[in-house]
Amino acid sequence: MAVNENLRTPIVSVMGHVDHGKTSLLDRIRGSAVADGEAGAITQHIGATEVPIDNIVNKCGDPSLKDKFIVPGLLFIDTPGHHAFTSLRSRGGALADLAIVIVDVNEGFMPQTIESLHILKRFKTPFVVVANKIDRIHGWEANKNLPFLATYNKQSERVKSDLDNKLYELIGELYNIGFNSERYDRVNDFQRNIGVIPISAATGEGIADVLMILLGLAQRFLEGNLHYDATAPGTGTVLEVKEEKGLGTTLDIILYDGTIKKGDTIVVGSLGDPIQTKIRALLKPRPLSEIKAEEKFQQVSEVTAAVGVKISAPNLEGALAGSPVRVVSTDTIDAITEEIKSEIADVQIDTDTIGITIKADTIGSLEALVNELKKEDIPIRKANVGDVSNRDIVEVTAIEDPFFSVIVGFNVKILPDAKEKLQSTDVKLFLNDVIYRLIDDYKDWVKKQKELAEKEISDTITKPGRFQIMPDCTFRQSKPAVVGVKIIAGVVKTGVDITNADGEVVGKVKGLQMRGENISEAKIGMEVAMGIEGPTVGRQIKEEDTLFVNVPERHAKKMEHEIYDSMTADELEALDAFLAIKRRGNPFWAK
Ligand SMILES: Nc1nc2c(ncn2[C@@H]2O[C@H](COP(=O)(O)OP(=O)(O)OP(=O)(O)O)[C@@H](O)[C@H]2O)c(=O)[nH]1
Repeated sequence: MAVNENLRTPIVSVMGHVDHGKTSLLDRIRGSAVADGEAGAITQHIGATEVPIDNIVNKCGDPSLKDKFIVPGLLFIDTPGHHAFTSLRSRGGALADLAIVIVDVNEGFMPQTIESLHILKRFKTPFVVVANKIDRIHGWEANKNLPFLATYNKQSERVKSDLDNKLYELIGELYNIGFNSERYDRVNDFQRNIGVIPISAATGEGIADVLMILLGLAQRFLEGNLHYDATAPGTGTVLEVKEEKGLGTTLDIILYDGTIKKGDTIVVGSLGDPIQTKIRALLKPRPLSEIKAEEKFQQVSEVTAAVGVKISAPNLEGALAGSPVRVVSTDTIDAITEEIKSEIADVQIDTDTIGITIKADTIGSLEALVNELKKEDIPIRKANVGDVSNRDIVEVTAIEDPFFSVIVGFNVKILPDAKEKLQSTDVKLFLNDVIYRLIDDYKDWVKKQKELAEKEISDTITKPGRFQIMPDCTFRQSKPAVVGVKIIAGVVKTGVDITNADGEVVGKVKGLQMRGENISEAKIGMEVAMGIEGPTVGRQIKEEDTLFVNVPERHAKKMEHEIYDSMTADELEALDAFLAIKRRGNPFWAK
């Protein structure tokens, strides 16, 4: 076997928590490749680094390996810190063919990394977990650039078991997220088990293993996805929309199929109609050896997938990160423009008539956010890509329902004028770069607002109460009647009307006293003296009678429909008993 000319380079993304070592790993992959000298030198792309197969084979020190591999190398997307990698899309699903999830072996998975794992699962992207910073394990003897097992076998038993324990913790965490995993050298079937590769980006230990396992995954699981047609019109995904000095707005794209040439007409998605424009220049980084040159970039006349390249063209303002970019001809321009339009609209239009407003940095991340919100049954009125703008605030201000006068932004910032505007409105803004934190924050806020609203209602309505006149406790017969009562459920306040067990109003509570002190309300369990305006004891009311607070129908409805969840068990019991009495005569009372 040898490299198959019909297969393109697999695209690999690296994801992980801040400071767990993404940059160091990529530097190590790049740096050691450079140090390997001429054979298969790495190529720097825009937003990506290509490591050719020769280079990887050299690193592993076994030239015979070369015949085993049929992919031309690996293309690492290397703009770390760009959280959206996980959600970048291509026609077939995820843009990245493979992923490395890096985790600090001493710290374990962080929320954002767990979110990345969920997205990888959804897209069925093959990946490895790289357990970084093994050199930090107490007593670790570093062996620069050795493969993992070679360096592991040189460690003391205590260090080995320390590492094994840490790996088991990671494996346990992965299990909880729904992945079976094992240390990579113990995995027999990479389709069923995720390989965990211990490495040190600082010392280079285990790096060769990472490259080999990725190649293995590519060979085994991706062959079908990697077939491409070099003569086809180029198709890619926008990584970033960037202002460049002297060039204006440019697109950094990953081209994953076909060829793209200077002068080609392309279509790219935007918030409005897709942009149709003509490529003024295709740009790649200058090689390191020409670092003294004035310009950062050099022009190329064409590139073929898979490649990272910068496109300079007119009218690119408003292009969307994450959007498709496609080369078109006069025959295909209309159809492809429509396709791109509907691809973007799919994400944006699938919204409800009422709901919250959401923003995200790319189409893919917007889609991920929409998915998670739908799972929680949170309605979305409007979803689009970009920072929170003044216009967003103005639109949301017009929404009357305070629970939906809300903007939730994932991986975006608020523009300065919008920030100013926000201060003078009741619009609630949530920003975060972890989706589930955003959702939790929104849910917590809604809960708190509901509690406040319920409290407001409950302070203004007549709550239910059931009480009994105690025997031998008539202090005054009438005008007002004064009797000793025990509150059985709920609450009785001064001023409320009271009814008998037939629902007939028998009087009004004039005053309440406990141990000689006036009180304004009596709750369950309390025994108090009650002055009742209206009845005479022995006629309308008698000792041992059960009486009720006369809850107005409107209040009863509010309790049943709006604040039921916030009422106590005994209040509910009193309400139910009162409703039962009222509904004896009228089944629709307070319905
Ligand atoms: N001891 C040790 N330190 C490491 C290793 N890998 C990374 N570091 C250190 O950890 C810190 C963070 O590493 P980075 O590579 O910048 O982490 P990152 O994930 O790219 O961080 P962001 O770019 O901020 O997301 C740096 O100080 C590195 O020197 C390792 O294997 N061993």
